[in-house]
Amino acid sequence: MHNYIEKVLTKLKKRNPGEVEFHQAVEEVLESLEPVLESDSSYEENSILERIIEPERQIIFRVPWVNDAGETKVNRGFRIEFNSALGPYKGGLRFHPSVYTGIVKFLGFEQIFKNALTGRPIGGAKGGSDFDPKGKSDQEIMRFCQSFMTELARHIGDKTDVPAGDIGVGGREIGYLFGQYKRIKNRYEAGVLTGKGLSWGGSLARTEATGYGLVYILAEMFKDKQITLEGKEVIVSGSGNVAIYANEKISELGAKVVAMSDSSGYIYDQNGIDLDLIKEIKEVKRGRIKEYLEKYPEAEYYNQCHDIWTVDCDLALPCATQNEINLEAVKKLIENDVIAIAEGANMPLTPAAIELVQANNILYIPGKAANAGGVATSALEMTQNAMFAEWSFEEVDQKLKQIMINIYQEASTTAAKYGKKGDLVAGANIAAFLKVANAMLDQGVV
Ligand SMILES: NC(=O)C1=CN([C@@H]2O[C@H](COP(=O)(O)OP(=O)(O)OC[C@H]3O[C@@H](n4cnc5c(N)ncnc54)[C@H](OP(=O)(O)O)[C@@H]3O)[C@@H](O)[C@H]2O)C=CC1
Ligand SMILES: O=C(O)CCC(=O)C(=O)O
Repeated sequence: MHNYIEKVLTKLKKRNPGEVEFHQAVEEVLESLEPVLESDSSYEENSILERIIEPERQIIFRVPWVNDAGETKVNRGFRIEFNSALGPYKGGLRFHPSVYTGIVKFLGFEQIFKNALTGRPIGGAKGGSDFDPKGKSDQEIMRFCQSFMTELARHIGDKTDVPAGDIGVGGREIGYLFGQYKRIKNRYEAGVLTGKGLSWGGSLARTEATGYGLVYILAEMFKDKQITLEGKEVIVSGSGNVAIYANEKISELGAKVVAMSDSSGYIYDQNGIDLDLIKEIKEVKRGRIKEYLEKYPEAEYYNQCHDIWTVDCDLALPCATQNEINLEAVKKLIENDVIAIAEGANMPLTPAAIELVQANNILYIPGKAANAGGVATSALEMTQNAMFAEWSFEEVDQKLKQIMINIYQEASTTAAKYGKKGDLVAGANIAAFLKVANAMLDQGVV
């Protein structure tokens, strides 16, 4: 490993003890930058790595709220404004009990590079809370969101920092957050959040964008490799926003999704998953995936969500959470002759899993590239808000598709240029790093 990278990684672990997901995300990016650092010493001379791994601002705050039983609860809120070299901070909010600094920092760090790949002028950030939305009433969710925004409002703005959804934060939560922001600021600032409702500044196709974008980039890679999607059997983990719309688009293109999951378990339906039923269970009833069997008793349910990767498939689309595919899971996928893995989730493969995937020449698209369609469409939503415009579904979808094609091509050509032909991890990391690092050099020591 390049000395400079080694030095920075050692310091990172010392300065951020225990933040293992953050270490993992940084290590993956820095390791692929070796050819860049060797060919241009200005990044080391200007301490770009030290600066890029240090968030510009970290905000941690108390979120008190009252539950339906009248009890006062306290959660912790986070917003990590990581890098604004390319534009205002941009990235989602995650509400999940596992959220702590290490998770928010890994997500914020990834977001810098993903956002750069979209070609849109957006910096990187992430936020959230250890609040668990599961089992909470609408009133409890509203009170929590209002309390969260009461503090967050002072830190965000349409030209400063623009949050959106992630795990546990969808249209309902963005609505409550937006309502409270407007009330505090007495200002209708549509571009302060993305993922809004269509009648109050949202963009058509934002709901679908991450899942559709994942399939668009996969289709572009398949076109390049002359492989057809038609007839392929697919596993999509998760059954939230990304998973549902990845399933929708890949099914539309002729593939068959045979397994999906939630955090309690997974279902297998050899006839292909009935997506309308999944939408009803997850988007309307906010229920559990095993309810699928009430209508399809011949389908199978297993109560270990991570075992979904033992199902025989051609394509694996992890769309749930970080590190959901470990070495054992990848071995199973390889045994079952998987052709390609594309990451809808952020960092769903462990480093050992990635290594084995690459060693076996499995086609692999890392999350920074593969799931960038969501934030890219958020940037399109910001553009529409700034222009007081409303584009049609087809217009937004067309732009999304083109952005995903561009990302694939940029990652592939950059990989080849730096002697890593076919390695989209290196290609995506290097292409994104060059944009951010060069902007940082232009802007001086800030
Ligand atoms: N929404 C977006 O636009 C984008 C999202 N992403 C990433 O995609 C992934 C999914 O996000 P999204 O679909 O928005 O989130 P949702 O909250 O809509 O759905 C998350 C899904 O993943 C499952 N899940 C969550 N945590 C775990 C866990 N620890 N183990 C197993 N399953 C789990 C959930 O199951 P359950 O219901 O049981 O909790 C649910 O089915 C995340 O990694 C997110 O960061 C990336 C880019 C953009
Ligand atoms: O739409 C956005 O701003 C952020 C989406 C997101 O959180 C992500 O890309 O991981």
